[in-house]
Amino acid sequence: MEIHGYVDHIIYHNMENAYTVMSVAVNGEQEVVVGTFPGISEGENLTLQGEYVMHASYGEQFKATSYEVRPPEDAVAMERYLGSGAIKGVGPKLAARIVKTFKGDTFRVMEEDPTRLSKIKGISEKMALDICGQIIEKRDTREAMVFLESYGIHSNLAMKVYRQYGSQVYSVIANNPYRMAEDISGVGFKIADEIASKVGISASSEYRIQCGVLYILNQAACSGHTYLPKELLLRNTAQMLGLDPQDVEANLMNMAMEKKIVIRGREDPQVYAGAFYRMEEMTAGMMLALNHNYHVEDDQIEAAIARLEQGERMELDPQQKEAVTTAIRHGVCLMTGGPGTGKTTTIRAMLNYFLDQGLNVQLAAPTGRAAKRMSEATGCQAKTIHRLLEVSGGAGEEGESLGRFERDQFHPLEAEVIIVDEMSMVDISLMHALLKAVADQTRLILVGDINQLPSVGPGNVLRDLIDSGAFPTVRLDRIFRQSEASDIVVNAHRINRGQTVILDNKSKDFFFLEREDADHIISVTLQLMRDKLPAYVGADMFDIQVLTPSRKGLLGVERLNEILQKYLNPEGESRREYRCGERIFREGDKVMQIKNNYQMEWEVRSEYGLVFDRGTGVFNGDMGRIEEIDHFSQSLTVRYDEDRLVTYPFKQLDELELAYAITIHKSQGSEYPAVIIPLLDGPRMLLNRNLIYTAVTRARSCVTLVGKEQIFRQMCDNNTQARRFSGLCQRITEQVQTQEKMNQITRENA
Ligand SMILES: Nc1ncnc2c1ncn2[C@@H]1O[C@H](COP(=O)(O)OP(=O)(O)OP(=O)(O)O)[C@@H](O)[C@H]1O
Repeated sequence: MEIHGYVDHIIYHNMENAYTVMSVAVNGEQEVVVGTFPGISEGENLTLQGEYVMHASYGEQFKATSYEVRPPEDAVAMERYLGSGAIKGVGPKLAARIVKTFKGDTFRVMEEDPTRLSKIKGISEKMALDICGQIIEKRDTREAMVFLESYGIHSNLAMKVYRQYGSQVYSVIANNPYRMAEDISGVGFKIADEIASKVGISASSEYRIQCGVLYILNQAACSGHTYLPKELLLRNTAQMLGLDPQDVEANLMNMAMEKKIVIRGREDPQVYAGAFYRMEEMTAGMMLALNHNYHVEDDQIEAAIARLEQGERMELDPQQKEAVTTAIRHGVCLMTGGPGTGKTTTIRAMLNYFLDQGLNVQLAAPTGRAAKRMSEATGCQAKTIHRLLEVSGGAGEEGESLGRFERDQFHPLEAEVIIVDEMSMVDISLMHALLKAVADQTRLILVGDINQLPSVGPGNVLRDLIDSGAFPTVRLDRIFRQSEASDIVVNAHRINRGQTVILDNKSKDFFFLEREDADHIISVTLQLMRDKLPAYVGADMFDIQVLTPSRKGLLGVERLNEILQKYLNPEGESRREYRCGERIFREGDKVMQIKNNYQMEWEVRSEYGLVFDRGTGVFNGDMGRIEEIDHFSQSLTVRYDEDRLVTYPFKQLDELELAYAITIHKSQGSEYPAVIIPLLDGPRMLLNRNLIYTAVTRARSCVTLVGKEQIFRQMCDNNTQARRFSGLCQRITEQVQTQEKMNQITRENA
């Protein structure tokens, strides 16, 4: 059916997909209309096709399937549209004067006759031209938006596309929509390809193939690879495009010539997206350049270690001494070890040595939580790597999705020693950015556990650095914390070594509760969170963390969070809430920021509400609780660690997620007083030793596994780690060999 009316007010508008809920005046009655309305403004005059439906919570509403916008016809609608803020410089009063003067002819005059418009009191000629320009621009934009919408490109993205190409948008879509995938973040191969097929571009067009190759490389990067073996790349691309691998291969040379990709090696060629290759090359070069030797006498080191041991009131183990010595004598020192093997103690010893020497030492870790732990353990301030590099927002170079850093080769860090913990989480982009800011002669000490999951981002930096054999490396493998009878540590090492973990529940900190199905697992989880664990570990219910292998499924993050929210932070009169599409955010909810946002402002207030610290930057993985939801200002405030308050406009809530449960991947680098790990079924590739090891080692005081023992056993036995295609180790080896050849030539010529 068809109805006519004008938009009285917009109740909800999703900027990403243009889904809108609005109140429309139809024959003097207010009707709730829902549907997809890109760039809609209040006061607009609509003809809507669709049907009335009954919504369980909101009652009757008109669900629009299509619509047409016409200039507002009646005076009220015109006034409302012009005064809604849609036209800059025109407020409600001016809108009323304009409509009163031109009546039904208002829009024609505004588009075609700025001179007449300027006759109105309060409108200069310049302003009249500006208003006229805006009306035309709005019309053109809307036409472009409707055009893009017809190809499935929605509101925000459509705006980006239109801003990039302006009136060229029609020819880009018609001739090479794949250009958009290169020019505009947010348009990927899939969108471009769908459009291309609608406009009838040939399936074997070179644009399509090249875009497909970059897409597959990009997908590979999302799975952690910096390159793909050529055969695999050809196979995957050909399969996706429905073409022959030879058709794809024919394009690779051109792409390499245009520097879009880099192909390395003859026998089993590696194909990189250009940016990742350059990052690996430079990382290898910069690491090797830092790898100096420093001459310090043995007795000097021994004396220093004796002093450190006195300070720590313990004797350092031979491996720990070796680590300290290595850090003193070399520009680069790598140290790896599992939980409780004395990494932090050794970091402290190194730190104290360098501080005693009067050197400027900086401590850093990849996440806020890891940095906080490092600060607590050392008594010295540790920063996130982003903060250390003084992230300033804006776009990074070479496709780095890191933001821009103030610290780089032109403005390096002033530190003489930099110690980075939790290195397993650092990906190639961050490592590259860090190294650029490390001055020559600065010592770099990198610490981590190579048995943790590798970084979420591409690369396998810590492992590659160690595997290259080019840098002094110390492995700590004596477990100290065992003496404190921590089964978490003992079992983590057993898991790592492939030994059987005893699940007899005689432990004080490692429990297993057998449950066969998802609903029982969830009800036990709830009981543990609400009744048992908080008192047992002396923590707040909201600090107990559920760590689950996957996002989807019966025990995936999404379902778990929905259920845990319902029971742990239920609906209530005292708690305001905001519905955002399918999701509900409620005051008191535990939430997590899911992307790096360098511009987001935070502030810390005193108990009287005075702001005494402020800054910018909220990072992927930061966790907090919703403090306040304010419907009037359409925003929600989250209290993060260190009492940082961050206010999110409702339209920015795609950066937040409920965090009662998070994936094990997301938990890297964090520690919680107690963790609950639900284990049911899942794909074999995902359920491996690495994953369960990482989950177990996140707990400080208590681990509870809930689910099928068989799955736990399978995970411990499954040592097949998904292979990461990362070439850093090879790049280092190549550069070492080249250097050796050069040295040999120099020697021969001398
Ligand atoms: N040489 C040593 N002699 C005796 N105890 C030690 C020694 N080194 C470390 N410890 C003790 O072992 C425990 C674990 O050490 P530490 O916190 O340094 O390990 P870690 O590898 O950083 O552990 P995690 O990764 O779990 O934080 C601490 O209680 C620490 O005091």
